[in-house]
Amino acid sequence: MTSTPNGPVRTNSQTGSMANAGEVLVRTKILLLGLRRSGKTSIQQVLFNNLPPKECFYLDATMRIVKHTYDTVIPLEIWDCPGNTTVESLGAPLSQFATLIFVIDIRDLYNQPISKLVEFIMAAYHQNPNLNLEVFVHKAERLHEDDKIENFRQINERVTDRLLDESPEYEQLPLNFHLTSIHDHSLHDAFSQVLHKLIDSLPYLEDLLNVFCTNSQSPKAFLFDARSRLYVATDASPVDSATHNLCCDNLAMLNSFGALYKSVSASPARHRFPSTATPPPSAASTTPVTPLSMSSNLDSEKQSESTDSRTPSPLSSPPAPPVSKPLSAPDTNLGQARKTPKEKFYSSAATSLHPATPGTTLTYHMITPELVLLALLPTPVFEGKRGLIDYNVVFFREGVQEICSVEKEARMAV
Ligand SMILES: Nc1nc2c(ncn2[C@@H]2O[C@H](COP(=O)(O)OP(=O)(O)OP(=O)(O)O)[C@@H](O)[C@H]2O)c(=O)[nH]1
Repeated sequence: MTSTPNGPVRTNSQTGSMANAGEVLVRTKILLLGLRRSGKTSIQQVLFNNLPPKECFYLDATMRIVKHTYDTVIPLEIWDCPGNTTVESLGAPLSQFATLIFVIDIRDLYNQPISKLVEFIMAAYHQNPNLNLEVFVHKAERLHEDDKIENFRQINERVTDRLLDESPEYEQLPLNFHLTSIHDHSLHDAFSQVLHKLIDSLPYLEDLLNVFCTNSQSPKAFLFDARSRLYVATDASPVDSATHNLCCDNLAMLNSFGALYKSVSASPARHRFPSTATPPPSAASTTPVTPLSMSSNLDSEKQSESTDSRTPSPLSSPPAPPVSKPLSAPDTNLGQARKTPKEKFYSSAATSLHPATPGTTLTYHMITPELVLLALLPTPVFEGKRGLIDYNVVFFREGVQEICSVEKEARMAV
């Protein structure tokens, strides 16, 4: 798929499903393949249906192709295929797909799965050279570290050798291997990387995160899809797995217990301000984002009305949140989108990670109903410059919302 200043252009790898009456939402398709019991359905269910990993044990065998839809920054359609699916029995040309994920059980005998994978890679080479080819070497947690690395290396080597045996032209195909397991964070990390290749607006989201980090003194920030806990973008600093895992766990905790931490200000009576009045000066200060507190909740009716004339155009240049004014005079009324009575309220939370001075705080801000911003902040910055942080979140939110609406618009066909 290519991008234009007006957003993504549809290609073969996307097909439509009915959205509103007369409208078709164009979805990006992902093909999930692998032998029987390799773990395909478990991957789909754990990521997109919140199934606890332990319950995957009871999943039925997949007898026919099941198409799952999922909406995040881009709308996805994931095809969970039975173990005996072949290029011929797939029932759709590979040109329809953006990504092929092939799942191999790390403890299986490799001959059969590798033959099948090679068969699909060769077909993809002819039908859709742009197809992203991803191999999940799955159930990795079952092996000790050394065996895990050795088996991973062997699979990688054998696939490459088999492809070279078929024809040297297959050497140039970019194959990506990931070690995954539903029982740790490796699956989320791997699938996030798969997702990044499908998001055309990724550079704009990354720019917004870079600007947020610079202006908020944040060493690391992620834009997560809240439900699946896949990160759709992060800033330019490298991702270290400890920080990623911490953010994933924090998000899981907030997803599970968030509703328990509603503050007083979440009561419906305090959701709206009189139509002509500005928010009362105390409005923001009544919703302190204290460790493990949730401030405000979601007013879904107002969701679509949250952008205003100040909305920057993120597709041309990312917004640059002003720094000097909030730094010198934090204005807490700017935070949490309390600008006009039309706007909705957004959840936010913060967790102190290690209380020793200077300490680090992990903040959570809802950006759209699907997306949340998780950012690490030095605790003195979080405590001393709340106005600045809130102000920067507002600009970040507006940028992301505009990108999402452009994506959505581009994918709607009448
Ligand atoms: N240890 C371990 N077991 C897993 C993992 N992922 C899946 N499993 C188990 O593997 C078994 C098969 O999982 P499924 O998701 O049904 O596999 P599938 O590929 O969809 O199988 P078919 O529907 O028959 O094609 C289940 O018992 C899962 O609990 C993993 O990461 N680690």
